[in-house]
Amino acid sequence: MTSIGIIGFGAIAQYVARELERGGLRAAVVLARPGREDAARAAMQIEAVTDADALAERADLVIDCAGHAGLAAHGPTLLGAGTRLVTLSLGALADEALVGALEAAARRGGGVLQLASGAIGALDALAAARVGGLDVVRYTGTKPPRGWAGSPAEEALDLGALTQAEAHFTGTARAAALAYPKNANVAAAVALTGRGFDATEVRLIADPAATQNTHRIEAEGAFGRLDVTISGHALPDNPRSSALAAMSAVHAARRETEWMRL
Ligand SMILES: NC(=O)C1=CN([C@@H]2O[C@H](COP(=O)(O)OP(=O)(O)OC[C@H]3O[C@@H](n4cnc5c(N)ncnc54)[C@H](OP(=O)(O)O)[C@@H]3O)[C@@H](O)[C@H]2O)C=CC1
Ligand SMILES: O=C([O-])CC(=O)C(=O)O
Repeated sequence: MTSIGIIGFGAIAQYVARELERGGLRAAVVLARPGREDAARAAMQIEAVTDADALAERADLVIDCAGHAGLAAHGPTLLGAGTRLVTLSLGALADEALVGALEAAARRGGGVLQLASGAIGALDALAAARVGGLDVVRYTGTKPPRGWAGSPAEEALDLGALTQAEAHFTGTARAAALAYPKNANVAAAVALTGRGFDATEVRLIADPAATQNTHRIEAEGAFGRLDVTISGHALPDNPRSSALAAMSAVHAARRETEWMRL
């Protein structure tokens, strides 16, 4: 039986642990930052460790729910130990040095980095369209102002006083992913699937009338035109994160354990 570990114990990690259990799988161990073991144990009701070597000893499938810092800190050790690692921290891959370290560790140790689709969909169509050539890929992310708390949107806009939708970022997916580690992983997913970090156009919008997190991909190329929008509910425990992102991590983990995969 696959032994599962989780990095982080926040809103997504707790959802993932609950849903795995409902589906007959169980996370056995959580990796927390040093000093946070008791909080992690209390939140997840499982064994807590604070270093990736200990996690790799106990788990052969790990789900990273700890954001960019979690993947950067623990990804190379886990991949170097041969672990299958599912991550939601796709924006961290805008850092080429980190990609180099992850790739070297995976090739050395035999680990595999599985990118969860996160809060967006239609990546299969975008990946197929890439084969024929893509001319334009644009991603627009819109959230209520509270969904941008703790991000550079707070410097660009007075989030509490907005009366209409306002863009607080326009630029490449690389710049978005690096500046918004908690909010632009979808931009990174679109970039990695389609035209890459530097050719993917991104707009991030705070909308006081929005009640959901909306993710739109527009793409044009030899295949034709794609325009997909997902309006996702936020997780109750974190308005920044969409429930679909947590669901996608569960799906990716379950997929790793099944004999027939979609
Ligand atoms: N791909 C996608 O579509 C999406 C991706 N995400 C990514 O998922 C991340 C988690 O989201 P969410 O659960 O809502 O966030 P939370 O803030 O609720 O939880 C983050 C958790 O990660 C832990 N953590 C942070 N750094 C480390 C580290 N170095 N080692 C171990 N644990 C660490 C935190 O612990 P502590 O409390 O001790 O800091 C906390 O338990 C987001 O930051 C974002 O990057 C989110 C939404 C969508
Ligand atoms: O959960 C979401 O809506 C998207 C998100 O935060 C991200 O792209 O990092």
